[in-house]
Amino acid sequence: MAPTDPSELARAQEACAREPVHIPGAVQPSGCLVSLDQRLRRLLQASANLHRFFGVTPEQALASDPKALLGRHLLRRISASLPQAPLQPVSLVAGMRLRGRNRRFRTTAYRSGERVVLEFEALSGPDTQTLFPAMGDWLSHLAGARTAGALLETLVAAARDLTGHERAMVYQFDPDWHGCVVAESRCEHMDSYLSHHFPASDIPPQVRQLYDVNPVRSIPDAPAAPVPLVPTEDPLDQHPLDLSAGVLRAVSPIHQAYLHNMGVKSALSVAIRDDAEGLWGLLACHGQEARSLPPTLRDAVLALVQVAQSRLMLLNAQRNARYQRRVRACRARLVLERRPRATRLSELVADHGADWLTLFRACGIALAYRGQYHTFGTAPPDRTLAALVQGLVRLAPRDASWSWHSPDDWPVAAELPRGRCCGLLAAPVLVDSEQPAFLLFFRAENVQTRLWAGRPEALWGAEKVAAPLTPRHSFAAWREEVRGHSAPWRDIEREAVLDLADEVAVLLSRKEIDLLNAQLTEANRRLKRQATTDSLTGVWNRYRMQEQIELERGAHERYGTPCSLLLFDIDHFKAVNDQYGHEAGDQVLVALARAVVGELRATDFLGRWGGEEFIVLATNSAPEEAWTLAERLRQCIAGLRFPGVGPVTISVGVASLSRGDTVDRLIDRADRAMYRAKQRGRNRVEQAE
Ligand SMILES: Nc1nc2c(ncn2[C@@H]2O[C@H](COP(=O)(O)OP(=O)(O)OP(=O)(O)O)[C@@H](O)[C@H]2O)c(=O)[nH]1
Repeated sequence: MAPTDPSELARAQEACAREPVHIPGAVQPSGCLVSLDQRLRRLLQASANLHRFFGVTPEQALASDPKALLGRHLLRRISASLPQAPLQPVSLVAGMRLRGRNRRFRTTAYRSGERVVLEFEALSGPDTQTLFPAMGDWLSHLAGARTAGALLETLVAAARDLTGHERAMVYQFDPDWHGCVVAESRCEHMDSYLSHHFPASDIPPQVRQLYDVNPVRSIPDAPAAPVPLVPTEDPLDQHPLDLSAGVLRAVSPIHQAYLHNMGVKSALSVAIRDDAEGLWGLLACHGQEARSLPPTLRDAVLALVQVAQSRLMLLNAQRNARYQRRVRACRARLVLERRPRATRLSELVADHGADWLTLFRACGIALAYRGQYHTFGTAPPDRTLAALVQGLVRLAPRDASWSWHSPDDWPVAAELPRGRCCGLLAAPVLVDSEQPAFLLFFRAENVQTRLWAGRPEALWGAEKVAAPLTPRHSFAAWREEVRGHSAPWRDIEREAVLDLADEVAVLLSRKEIDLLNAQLTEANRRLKRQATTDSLTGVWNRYRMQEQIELERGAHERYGTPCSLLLFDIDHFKAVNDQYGHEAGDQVLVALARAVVGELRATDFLGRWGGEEFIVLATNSAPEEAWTLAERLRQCIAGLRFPGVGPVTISVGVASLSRGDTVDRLIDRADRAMYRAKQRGRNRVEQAE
């Protein structure tokens, strides 16, 4: 029975993840191994197959001086070139004379704990005269690949060509460490794994970590029995020997069974790395027969992968640069096309929504600002958006974007309409710390049919969990419908949304500032009007009138422009107030001012000088013209009937500017003329002397 109980399955997976693959206590038979103390003075362990390579048994070797087995010269070279850091291998070619024959070995040396480990592989293999030209061709093909797809196709073809394996494939890891086969080259008679997914448990974490230490894993003969170390444990400290950095590490039983179930007898895997992200994927070559893989060939495949991975990163960087250009263009359009004063958020989202949807491969947008939700495309209803924003305020960082590609990952998303808005990318719009705003992008559900290379739940085949290290048997394709996920958000999209949100924040701030400015301008206008206008009659106040008289005096001084001033006062106004009340008196003042304004030219100005006293500033008016105007005004007022009060008269004093005049002197002359008019019976005009 396969373990269908999730907890059993988890236990089994955990046990597999703990398998100590780095300390197998054995090597593959394709080479031999010895371990020495740090000073290379004593041999401590040797692989049981030592005799096949060096013509001495492990027991004989361990009982003798290392110099006798390895030679003084090699030991000196190892001592000189070995890095101090642990698990950093160095490769040397060692020539030795054994049983009267010259033998050449690839020696891989590294420090492992307190020990120095030396691994030996016989140097034979491809004629470099054929290998190098083939390599040259493949390298130039790789360097010329224009797309990631073409590059990986070339890599698998090159790997198969050089190694002779029946299948070469590249798997790319997804964020959950499941591997998806993205490129494959195979013999016709082999089933294709292209687009198949291999569950993450096929390459457990401790195996993935080994690729950080050593990017190449070569298994020339998977079914071959491992060769134990003699003695099994270190004789001095009883520690198992960590073989992570070497090339001969024995294949773990679970991996042997796995390869067997897959019909693979020889394998070569090379890590494909991303500078920023670490392990990106693997190149995996599989052979149906055991196949010796000479070190030179292994090096050649590693070189191909290294060139391919650099090219892959370059192509990715170019793709990212193209995306960033699109983001910049989008931001520029936002800035250029938006006249800040006309910015309404609903318009903003409507105008740019289509652009943004394409940029983020999204189905909907919402701009959440001050409790309002401006949406475009397929976005959730306001109620859901409000809950979402509340959750974001509590949980999301204020200086980074926030995303998920499945609502199951986040409880706040529980209300999201599945299917339609499955993925969310949210960025804070930093305008107002009191009222958080967000720019939200939604992605629709991406229903995928995944082809698994074997059903992932049945990882452990037909075995009981009591034997959890047994690998799965099934590599037959199994279809899984993956629901409840959107396409994942790329890192560059997560960054781009922050840039866009910044631009929106600038626009919103500008809008806020414009609003404040408009309010400020209006307030200023009101203040200015209050500062220059008489609040009762609406005509100029004394301050404004004084200012204007001063201006006219200046013009008169400079150009000799004539200017006259009419100062008038309502006759017996006290009696009006007393008889009809102050309120009625006010209405007389208002009506009188309106009547006077109606009689004036556009170049004449009326101002209230104080109480029931007014001034008319008659610009461009010589004394006679001013007199005429004054008389007309007097008659006009005298002819009026003020509601509830009846007729009212005014007494007017007229004075004209003369050279060297001051404002005070001019007004004083007008005042005295008006006083004379009062004295001479009121309701009359007097000209100043
Ligand atoms: N209703 C009202 N009355 C005002 C206002 N400003 C001044 N007055 C009144 O105007 C009157 C002016 O009175 P007086 O200076 O004695 O002069 P008068 O009664 O007009 O007499 P003559 O100027 O000599 O013709 C006072 O009763 C003031 O209270 C105002 O804004 N509204």
